[in-house]
Amino acid sequence: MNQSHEKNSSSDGTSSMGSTPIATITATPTPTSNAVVVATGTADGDGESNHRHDVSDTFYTSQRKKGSSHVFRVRLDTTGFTLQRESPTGTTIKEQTVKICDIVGARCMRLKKTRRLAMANACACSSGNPNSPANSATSRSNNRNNGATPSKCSTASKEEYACDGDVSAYLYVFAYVLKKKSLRSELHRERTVLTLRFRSFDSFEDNMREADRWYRALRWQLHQTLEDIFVDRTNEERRRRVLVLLNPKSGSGNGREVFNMHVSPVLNEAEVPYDLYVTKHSNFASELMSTRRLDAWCCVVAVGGDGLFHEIVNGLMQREDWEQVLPNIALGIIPCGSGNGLARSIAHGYNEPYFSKPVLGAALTVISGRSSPMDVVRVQLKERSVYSFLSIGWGFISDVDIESERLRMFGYQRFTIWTLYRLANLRTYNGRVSYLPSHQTGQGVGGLEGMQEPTLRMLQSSRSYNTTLNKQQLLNVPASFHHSVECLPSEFADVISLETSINQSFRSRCDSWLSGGSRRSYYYSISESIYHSLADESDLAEQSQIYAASSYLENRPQNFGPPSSLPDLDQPLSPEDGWQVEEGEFIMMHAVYQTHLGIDCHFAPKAQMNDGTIHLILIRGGISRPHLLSFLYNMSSGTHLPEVNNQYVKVLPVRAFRLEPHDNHGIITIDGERVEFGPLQAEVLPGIARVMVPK
Ligand SMILES: Nc1ncnc2c1ncn2[C@@H]1O[C@H](COP(=O)(O)OP(=O)(O)OP(=O)(O)O)[C@@H](O)[C@H]1O
Repeated sequence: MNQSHEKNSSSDGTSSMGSTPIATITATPTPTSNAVVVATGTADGDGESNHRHDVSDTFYTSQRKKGSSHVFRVRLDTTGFTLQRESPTGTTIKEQTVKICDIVGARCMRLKKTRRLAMANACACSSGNPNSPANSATSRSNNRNNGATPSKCSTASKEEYACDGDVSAYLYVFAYVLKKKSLRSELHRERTVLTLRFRSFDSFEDNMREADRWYRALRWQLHQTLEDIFVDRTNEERRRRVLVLLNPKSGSGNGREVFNMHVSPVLNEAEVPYDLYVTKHSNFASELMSTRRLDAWCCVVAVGGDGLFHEIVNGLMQREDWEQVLPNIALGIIPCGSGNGLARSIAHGYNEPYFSKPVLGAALTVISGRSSPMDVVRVQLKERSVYSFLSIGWGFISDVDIESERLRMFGYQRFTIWTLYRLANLRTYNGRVSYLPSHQTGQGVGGLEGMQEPTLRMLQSSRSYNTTLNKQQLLNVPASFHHSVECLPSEFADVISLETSINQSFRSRCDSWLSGGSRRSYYYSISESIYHSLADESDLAEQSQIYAASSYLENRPQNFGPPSSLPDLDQPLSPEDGWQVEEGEFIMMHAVYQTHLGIDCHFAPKAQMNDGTIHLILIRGGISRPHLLSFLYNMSSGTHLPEVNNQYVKVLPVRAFRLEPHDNHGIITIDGERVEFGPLQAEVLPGIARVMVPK
């Protein structure tokens, strides 16, 4: 192989096994097989404008057993990668597809043996995106050497890449495909790496150019699946940055490890640039959301529980420009808390498997580039207002939620243990619940743009509550953050090692396909430095953080949002306006607007993220313990609610309600967080936020 050869295409775009060899792709087909696929072919990106980004080629497989081989037609288009196995007569025997919706990204690289070199020069195949992991690796390495930051990468010279004479280029395609371990088991997502080896040219640069062509075609296809807000308008090939907020105290306190091991690798594979902040104290996230410029980010991801997400929503609603920000920033969650109601509800709503790998599913949701409008409920308390995305509770469930905090070390099991305890020591509460039944018309249409005209007009003005905020104080928060895009090339080594079975003698200069189906996922943690949060900058900064946090609480920030359509909390409600009342002794009231309150609590099966409805569930005093136990037991399957309301259990779809407890003590929670006890009223604001959803 002394000279480069031009690609040899037949005029109809097909290829012939006997023609002059062209490029080489080598692969072991998807995980079930160890076959090696080697094929001759012509890349025939056809000229039609509709399909100008499609690429295809003919390949052959060479089985590990000597002598047997198969011809494949491989195509990349809007549906993904399609592999058609052809018989010697040209008829299709078998077809496999790796769907575009399951593919997260790809990388071009060189062989394992030059891993270190390849790391430093991984940009050889990159698109020039300075945020891409490949480029950041290069950039770091260059910075170390000469302090210069390359603005663009180019294919490196052959000398730089000298590698035992192998001039192949590889394209690794990362996909997470739905699989079942057995007929009875649940679907789950499994990481699959398709490895394409390009070796038909006798120079690495030419092979890499070919690999890069497929890489770019794939990126183009992937970008077609993204909603506008996720794409950098100044460069259609780039994704916008993600802001990640991580609560190290959520759940059992392993958020950092979870992010490092399971989220960061997926973001890197998808070439999604992100900035990570680790929260230092309660209200850190809401301060950050309410005071920072957010236009650099397309979305905010909470790595934590529902409490952290609650802070993010409320921080956004403390911004004067909430109306501009909300439609342009999608919110996501990686479940690391103890309840995780929102993450479970999102997965449920989109039939995405949850239980086997909840964090992986959520990470894939974050990179999906899709979002949906989500209802937010404004809750008016005596002294302030709060925004809520999950639930408002009074009585039994709130008692369990808060009182079981002392059992935090048991993780999700704390709820079960305390439920049994509270059942044995049952409490009742007196009060009045007034509500406005929900209209079904004009609801669930979604988003600000989808709202009815009168509502839209209301949203154009905003009303503020409470004290004046000393914004300057909050803006003093240091502005440093850490770009955490990292390259993890060593994980590819395992896949490349599958390449040893290539039958070199079959054809030394023809395209071949190697789908190195690998369930091996070696994730390497990224640098510790990314965990420096704002308060880590210096002791001084830490002190100023503490000061800022305490002054933040003293001067509780004002909220913005659409004007309320409800009377003030101390004003009477008139039946003439449609208000209905339930009064007396209650075991609990729980108002919910997501399907799940926790991973195992399918509380409002009929709820939808954007139905403009609060699902109000009341349990009256006098219910027998067995009846209550059965209600609580069936919550996990969502079969606890009666078809028709009975004297003890009532399910009321409402658009607003008011709770007036007659006792002077008890627990009230909003999104699982305890708030001051007393009267409150709530109204739904249909679809005013955007939440990230699976593809
Ligand atoms: N660094 C921190 N230290 C202490 N508390 C924090 C920190 N960051 C956030 N918090 C607070 O921790 C509370 C709980 O956090 P989070 O919701 O993430 O976890 P969780 O309570 O375990 O999960 P869930 O709400 O799903 O049950 C939130 O109210 C948040 O304000």
